[in-house]
Amino acid sequence: MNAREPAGAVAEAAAVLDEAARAGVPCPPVRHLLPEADIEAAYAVQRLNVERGIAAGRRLAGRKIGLTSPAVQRQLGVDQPDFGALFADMAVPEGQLIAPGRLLQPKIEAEVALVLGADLPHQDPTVADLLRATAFALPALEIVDSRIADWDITIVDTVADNASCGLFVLGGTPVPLDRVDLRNVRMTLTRNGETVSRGTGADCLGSPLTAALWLASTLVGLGEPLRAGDIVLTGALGPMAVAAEGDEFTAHIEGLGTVATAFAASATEGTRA
Ligand SMILES: C=C/C=C(\O)C(=O)O
Repeated sequence: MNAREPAGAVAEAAAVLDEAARAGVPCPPVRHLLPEADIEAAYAVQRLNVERGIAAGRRLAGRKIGLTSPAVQRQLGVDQPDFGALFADMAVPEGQLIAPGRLLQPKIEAEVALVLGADLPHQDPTVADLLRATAFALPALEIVDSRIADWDITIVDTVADNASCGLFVLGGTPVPLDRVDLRNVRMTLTRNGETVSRGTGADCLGSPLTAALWLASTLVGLGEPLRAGDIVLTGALGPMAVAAEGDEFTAHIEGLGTVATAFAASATEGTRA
């Protein structure tokens, strides 16, 4: 454990991550700045940078859940989910290229997004509460990114680093939850036409609904419940795939449809012809 008082260590870790994001230069792991394996301290770091974003005028649009798939948990050597904040400026519309310099070390995951039509203030929300509160589901791509060099992360690093969230892309056709069995959906993700990831709804903590319930209940415990209008990225359905300049990705999730994105081959971001 670090000799500094925890509040100082939290502020220092938050400043290091914020500077890495601003400068576009990855930083060393922040776990060495925090008490060992202290996930609460890591969430305190995340909160400081979320508050910094809100103070700078960014709009909170929802939350992401991470580390839900056994494949991703194995990739990162962890055994529990986590969450991070989604800001509106992290949403990339379909058809808009992602400029190369916008992210540091992007990887991509296919997920189910839920968009809430009502608040979820219950301490122990049930599936019925969640189904009633969800306006619709969408297929989604989360482009994860790490401000920490070479993705050298533990759970403490990724939690502190806003659950390694980068950008996200939502499909454009909303599907009500009485039309799709989220536990049994099958997902395929292609990169430049080749399959790079597969999974099912059950691979996301048993079901994307189970993951969303974990988040809803965790946030109620923190006094920041999910609200009507929030987007919830429920977590990867399969392993994440590395993304590079010029790559095009399409995810198909049975019952939800398709969502696609592409990384520009040059330093220009724009709309595809
Ligand atoms: C490091 C990020 C992991 C996720 O976003 C995920 O598992 O969904």
